[in-house]
Amino acid sequence: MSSTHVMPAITVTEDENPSKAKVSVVPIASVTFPPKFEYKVVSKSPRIATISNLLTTEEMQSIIAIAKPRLKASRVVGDGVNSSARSSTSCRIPRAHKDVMSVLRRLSEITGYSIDNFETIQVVHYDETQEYKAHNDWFNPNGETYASHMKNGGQRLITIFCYLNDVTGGGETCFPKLDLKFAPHAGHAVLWYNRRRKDEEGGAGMDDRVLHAGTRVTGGEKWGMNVWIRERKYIKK
Ligand SMILES: O=C(O)CCC(=O)C(=O)O
Ligand SMILES: [Fe+2]
Repeated sequence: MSSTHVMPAITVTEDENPSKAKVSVVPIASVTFPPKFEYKVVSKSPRIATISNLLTTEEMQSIIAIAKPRLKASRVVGDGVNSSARSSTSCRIPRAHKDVMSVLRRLSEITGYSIDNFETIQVVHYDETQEYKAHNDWFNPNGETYASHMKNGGQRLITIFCYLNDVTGGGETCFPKLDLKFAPHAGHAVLWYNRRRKDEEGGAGMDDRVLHAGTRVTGGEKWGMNVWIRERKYIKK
């Protein structure tokens, strides 16, 4: 069940999204937000926010149901970003399903980026004791796959990590360089920018400060979903 919700006005700057330069994003009527949806800025530089009640229970159930049968087969599919440091399993899911699309449309409203710039959604699953060690989501310019990522969509500008269930123990998303930790709660998400704006300390560039980890799950299982927003249109392969 969704209802319309007043969104915070977000102004996207020219250096990060030329197509939306200096346009305040006004929500369109057809995009609805769950009751008690809330966007809260946690840090201005690096830009980090929490989003409460981004997903409905129905959407989370659908997304998990879509991902479950795909998890095993896609275990070996790496994204080129420190995949060896991950003991969890993951898979990509099609966006066509209405319960995936409704979440993506909200995120497009929130960030001002077209869904065309969204990478194929990745669902991750951790069993008890599994974790994802500290890493950056952005593509390393010295990495083997860098050129191909740049050809298709460019850098991962924004990460939105969504929690799809309540975890009994552990499984926080931790930012060791910032001394920040977010506990997983069903329906909530953490959003951060992977690239500094030119007016931030250090100047424009990929941001080392948003190094993060999915800490060890100590009780129950953890389901999550990565939404990565690219610089340019991402062509699904
Ligand atoms: O599990 C988490 O809390 C974070 C996962 C993550 O950083 C990733 O999948 O890239
Ligand atoms: Fe990550």
